[in-house]
Amino acid sequence: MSAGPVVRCEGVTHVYPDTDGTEVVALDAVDLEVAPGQAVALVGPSGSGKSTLLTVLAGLVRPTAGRVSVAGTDLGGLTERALLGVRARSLGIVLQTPGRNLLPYASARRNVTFAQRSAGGTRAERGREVDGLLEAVGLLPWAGTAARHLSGGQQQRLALAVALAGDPPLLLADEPTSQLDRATGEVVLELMVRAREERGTALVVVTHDREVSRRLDVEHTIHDGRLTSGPDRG
Ligand SMILES: Nc1ncnc2c1ncn2[C@@H]1O[C@H](COP(=O)(O)OP(=O)(O)OP(=O)(O)O)[C@@H](O)[C@H]1O
Repeated sequence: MSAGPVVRCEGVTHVYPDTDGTEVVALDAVDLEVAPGQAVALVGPSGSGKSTLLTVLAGLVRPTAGRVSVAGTDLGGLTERALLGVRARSLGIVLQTPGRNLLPYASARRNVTFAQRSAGGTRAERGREVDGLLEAVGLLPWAGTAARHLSGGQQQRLALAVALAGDPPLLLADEPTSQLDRATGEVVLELMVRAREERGTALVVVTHDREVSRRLDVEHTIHDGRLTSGPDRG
């Protein structure tokens, strides 16, 4: 990984065409830098552009204008295949629709095993790491259950275990606690914060939850696609 920022956005603008011929400016000249290991909260009213920014960082949406680089790679101009490579190497992603990142017919354990990136350690050690992640998100009792048979909240937690199994330098999470009760939300938040402390994973977390935001280093607010930054608490 490069020694520079793990995320750099310069003048990122995204305009969605609307069905009636008008346009929606979802992101308006956004500049953002995230340092390795930094934990960033993205907050703002509904429809302000938070999810759009996250999907742009994930390389799932190509911005209309501006530059985005992730882990030192400029995403502009990359082929879909090259973007897949960046996602596989550098990103853990937990979207609002967690099912999108899961293999629906595979068990929870298989989903996490499949996402393990490092080939280090013995098979038994790797198995213990998978079970440790499943336990951390409270899913060990469901290890053998197919992902499609898990509830929305369970799928959200499995998506986090899958995202962290690859030991990515950057975790992107869209409302990761929204479908969870307070106690389970706390477990998920703890897991993200621990990944950051123990593995140096940078976090970019879209959240409405003040408790989540309070635990991260810096809060950026988006209003009508424009980003403003709060003080760094890190
Ligand atoms: N695929 C799309 N096509 C057209 N407009 C879109 C699309 N996705 C989002 N938008 C519009 O772009 C703007 C930003 O949406 P976005 O989902 O990024 O906001 P958000 O801050 O994540 O909202 P929420 O908190 O409700 O999830 C909104 O006006 C939304 O209606």
